[in-house]
Amino acid sequence: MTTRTPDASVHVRDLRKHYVVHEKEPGFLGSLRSFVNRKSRDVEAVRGVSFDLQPGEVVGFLGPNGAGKTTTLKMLSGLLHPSGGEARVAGFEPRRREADFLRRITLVMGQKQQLLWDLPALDSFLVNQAIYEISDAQYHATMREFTEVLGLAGILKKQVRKLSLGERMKCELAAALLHRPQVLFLDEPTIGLDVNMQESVRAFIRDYNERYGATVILTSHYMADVTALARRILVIDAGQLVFDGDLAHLAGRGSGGKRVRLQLRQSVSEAHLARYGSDVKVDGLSAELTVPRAEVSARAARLLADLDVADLTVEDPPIETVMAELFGGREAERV
Ligand SMILES: Nc1ncnc2c1ncn2[C@@H]1O[C@H](COP(=O)(O)OP(=O)(O)OP(=O)(O)O)[C@@H](O)[C@H]1O
Repeated sequence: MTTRTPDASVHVRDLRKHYVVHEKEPGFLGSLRSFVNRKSRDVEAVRGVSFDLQPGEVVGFLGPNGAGKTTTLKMLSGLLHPSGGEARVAGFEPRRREADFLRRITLVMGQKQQLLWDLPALDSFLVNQAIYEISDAQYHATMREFTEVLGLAGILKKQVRKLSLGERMKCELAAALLHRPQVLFLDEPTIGLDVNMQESVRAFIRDYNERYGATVILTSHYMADVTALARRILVIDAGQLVFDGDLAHLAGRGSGGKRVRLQLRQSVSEAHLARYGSDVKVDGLSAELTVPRAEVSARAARLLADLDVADLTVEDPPIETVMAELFGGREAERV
């Protein structure tokens, strides 16, 4: 049963963050020079971002390297003070880091760990139980649920440093969600995990969202995470929001056309199919090619007339391709 929370909303208005970066020339002389003549420059990491999330929404937060995703999530969880603008998360101002706010949110960073390295994960869970003042009844109920959904049995009593990356990440997630937060900031929660582990982390996030009606902002460079979990996508580039809308709409934004898949009755060479479109791939009697968006019907009609086609389907290009187009190819595989 889903427990809807009264306010798991997120409101962001014109949020900004600039960092002052001190520059130092290399070497000993460089250190001395920068000691007497310190040079610095401003990095505008987030430049006026605004959006609203309804309670229970799961949103994919995408953008190339250095776009400002982590900086935004850190501001929303109160780890960084904004240079300008406003944020309200679950009814609180994040920068104040009030105890009631911290009880309602969590920030999971796939690259960082909160579990105590030399102790079993169970010990870290007990520390979190004390920090968040979780009652014994809720602790045991949540542990039962997480153990089942994440398959934690058998790994909770092992020293964290002896766990595999995937096992550790499952424990990290369990520790971060033990207090049943209502707003989840998940920054690359599946990074480095194999496909099966990614799938079980995804299933866990989906289950948690459905069970508790939690709001989730997710960054990932595995598009499968985003397409499996989020319907709404925010795209940030160079600190500014460049897209806020439906995943399906984003998929349709690519200028590169649609992907036509063919099931043939007679084999055809790639060279021959190249007359009908670009980026042709042939594998036995299966083939696919990209055709210009405006000419899909005409090209499909020609393919059906000219070739012995058993089946023809038209799809939007993979989201990775759209991202590569949106960002001009730079860091496309990371988004
Ligand atoms: N502590 C810091 N001091 C100075 N500059 C920083 C700091 N943290 C981030 N930046 C800069 O701010 C910009 C945004 O960085 P941020 O980490 O938010 O991007 P990101 O979208 O999360 O990137 P990635 O996908 O690589 O994690 C980058 O130019 C980065 O170099």
